[in-house]
Amino acid sequence: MYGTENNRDDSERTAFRRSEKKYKLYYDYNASSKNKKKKQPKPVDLAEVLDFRSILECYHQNAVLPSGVIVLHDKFTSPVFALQNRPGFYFIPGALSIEKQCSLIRESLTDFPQPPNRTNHNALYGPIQDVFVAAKEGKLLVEDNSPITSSETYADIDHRDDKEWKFTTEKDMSLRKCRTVSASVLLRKLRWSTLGLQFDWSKRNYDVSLPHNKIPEALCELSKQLAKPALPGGVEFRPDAAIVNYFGLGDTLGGHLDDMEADWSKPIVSLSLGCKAIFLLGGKSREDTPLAMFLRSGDAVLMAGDARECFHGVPRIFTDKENAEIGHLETRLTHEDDICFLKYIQTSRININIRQVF
Ligand SMILES: O=C(O)CCC(=O)C(=O)O
Ligand SMILES: [Fe+2]
Repeated sequence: MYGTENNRDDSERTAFRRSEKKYKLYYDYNASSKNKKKKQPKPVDLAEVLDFRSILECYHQNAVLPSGVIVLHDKFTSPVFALQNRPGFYFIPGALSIEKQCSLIRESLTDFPQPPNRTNHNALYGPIQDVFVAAKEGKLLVEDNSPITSSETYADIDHRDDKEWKFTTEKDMSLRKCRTVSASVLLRKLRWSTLGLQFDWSKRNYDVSLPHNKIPEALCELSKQLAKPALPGGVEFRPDAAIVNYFGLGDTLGGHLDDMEADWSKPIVSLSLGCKAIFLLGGKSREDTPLAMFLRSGDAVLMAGDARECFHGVPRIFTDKENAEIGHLETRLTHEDDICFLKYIQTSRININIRQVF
């Protein structure tokens, strides 16, 4: 699924790699007045990035759409766009209301990473509860009864599912020499959580023996509704797993295929929340030059049929005010209970992709 090419040195080996490199965040180091090096993002040429928001505007004004872009259903509340040369790929700009975006952001940070759902932190710390609340309260995760030995480093520790880690306040543990990590660091390093059937990244497959909850009902219903344009009439989408990806500045998702599901005629329903990103949709070979497009908060993408065999990835997210395009979230997440969610999402992107596994 998320395998990358073997030779990591050769970043220009394929057309897909070249596009990733074109859009990825790099820094220029300029000497500032005090002669200290100051880093600034390298400018990137966005002229070739497909923008479905302006395509939607064209459509509403009855203007001509860019060549190769077609409208599929205009009976849906949001028009659905498809691409002539990428059958099975659908883009629904602004598919989610602002309210829905806010509630999915809250859930992605509170409920979705809760056990038995697994996250990237399981391997090191075992199941941990309430990371978001602990970060808000400035807590530390501490390993019970396990003082650091002088010769041990974090690199020595691999699988920690058997160890007991608990959140505590800094005061509680001032007298003990324990391994600790702050909850805010854990939150910043949260990269994925899995809902419903749990995906096992080491075996690259779903592990049906792992304890799991069903996908939350509201997310299930939402994905069934959104999946419709990608399915023949009367065929139902049965979501049973989802992967939530969390991106901070500089985080990327390398080119990959999602090929561990049994029936590729069923779509992957992929929702974008928070900062704007660039999505690359390649072809069936990494040698095919990918198409770049913006993904904004509230957009939905469907990949079914042939498009399931197309390499895709996210080489860039934009967290600066001008490019993030999250003004609508900033005006909605103003209640004091929402400030922490706003702070997180101002520098992050969340993607929820929902799948039918069998
Ligand atoms: O973040 C995205 O928009 C794409 C995510 C994706 O392709 C995946 O998780 O398989
Ligand atoms: Fe994917």
